[in-house]
Order: sequence, then structure tokens, then C-alpha cells
Amino acid sequence: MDTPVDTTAGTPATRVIVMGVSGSGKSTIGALVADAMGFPFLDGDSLHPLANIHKMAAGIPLDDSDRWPWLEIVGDELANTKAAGIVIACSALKRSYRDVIRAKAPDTIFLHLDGSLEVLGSRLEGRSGHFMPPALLASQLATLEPLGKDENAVVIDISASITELLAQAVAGIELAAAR
Ligand SMILES: Nc1ncnc2c1ncn2[C@@H]1O[C@H](COP(=O)(O)OP(=O)(O)OP(=O)(O)O)[C@@H](O)[C@H]1O
Ligand SMILES: O=C(O)[C@H](O)[C@@H](O)[C@H](O)[C@H](O)CO
Repeated sequence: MDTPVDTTAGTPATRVIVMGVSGSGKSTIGALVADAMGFPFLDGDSLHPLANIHKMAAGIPLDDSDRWPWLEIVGDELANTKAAGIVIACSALKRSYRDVIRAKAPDTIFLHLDGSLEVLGSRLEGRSGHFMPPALLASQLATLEPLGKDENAVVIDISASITELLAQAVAGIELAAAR
């Protein structure tokens, strides 16, 4: 007998993590990408346990044990979406952090907003009203592990304008989602 075709199966959701160090533009570009693609946007900063926010605001870098529970929450949000897609801003600095997310949502696309110390530093110095002190940038860069070739990756250079980055991000995500 022929295997029945499941006509109720829809296209899988497009799950995107906008990753990178502090000041790379995750919140800014992530919100715009989500809006352009018609997906909900979640800022990973709002998913941190409060203790993590207090720690960063005090100028103390998070360690692995601070980040594990937060990454589980991020992964759950991706995996449980009922929308056609979802975009979450989350630093996801180490490969092992991305593995936690992938364990929950294996098809996640990681969009890395990549930039030099100089560009990142000037973006952070120009930002006001944010809990994250620019002094933590060095530890963020020291922790960052670039995406591997085997990861579902899109990498863009943040030195371009916001309009240009939005176009590059959407094009890259659409390509990755079609792979
Ligand atoms: N392409 C760009 N050109 C100029 N300014 C930018 C660009 N992208 C982001 N910015 C500005 O840089 C600053 C940092 O961006 P944003 O807050 O989105 O970074 P972030 O990665 O979410 O940081 P954090 O992880 O600390 O929350 C903001 O003031 C934002 O307006
Ligand atoms: O992993 C981390 O150290 C944190 O996620 C930070 O990256 C902050 O959340 C963010 O950069 C500040 O907004």
C-alpha cells in the first residue's frame, strides 16, 4: 500500500537567532528583520533571569552557569513558536551555547552580526540608557567563538548602514531557510 501523504504538514517555521557580542546591533537589526519577514521578535535580554541583568549592570561578565538556564529559555521560545517564523536576539557566543539552542530547535539559523573592536566600541559609546556597560565588550569578544562551516550560518559585517544590513540579513536568512 502507498504511504499516505500528510496534507496537514505545513512548511517548517523559520527560526532565527541574531547573535553577536554586545553592541553588534542584535536588538536593532533583529527587530527590523522580524518586522520585514512578518515574524514576531523577542529580545533575549528580556529572557535573562534578573540576577544576570544585575550582574552585567554591575560590570561583571556572565559565566557559563549564568547562561545555561537563559539559553534553555531561548531554545524553548524558538521551539514552541506557533508562528511561521520567529527572530530572537541572543548573543549565543560559544558553540556550546548554540548547541543548547539546537538541542531544542535543530533547524535554527544563526545570523552573526560580525564587527571589529573599533566599530563595536564606537556603537556602544554612542548608545545610552542600556544596562550593559561598554567595558564588558572585551570579555564578550574573548568569549566569542565564530560560527563553524557546519553550522546553519549567515554572517554579515556590521560596518554597513542599518538599511543595507537589513537587506543582507533578510536575503541571507531566505537562502539559509531554502537549504
Ligand atoms: N548598522 C548600524 N549603523 C549605525 N548604528 C547602528 C547600527 N546597528 C546598530 N546601531 C546602533 O548601535 C548601538 C548598539 O545596537 P544594539 O543595541 O541593537 O546592539 P545589541 O547587539 O542588541 O547590544 P546588546 O547585546 O548590548 O543589547 C545602538 O545604539 C544602535 O542604534
Ligand atoms: O551572553 C551574554 O553575556 C549576554 O547575553 C550579553 O550578551 C547581554 O545579554 C547583552 O549583550 C547585553 O544586552
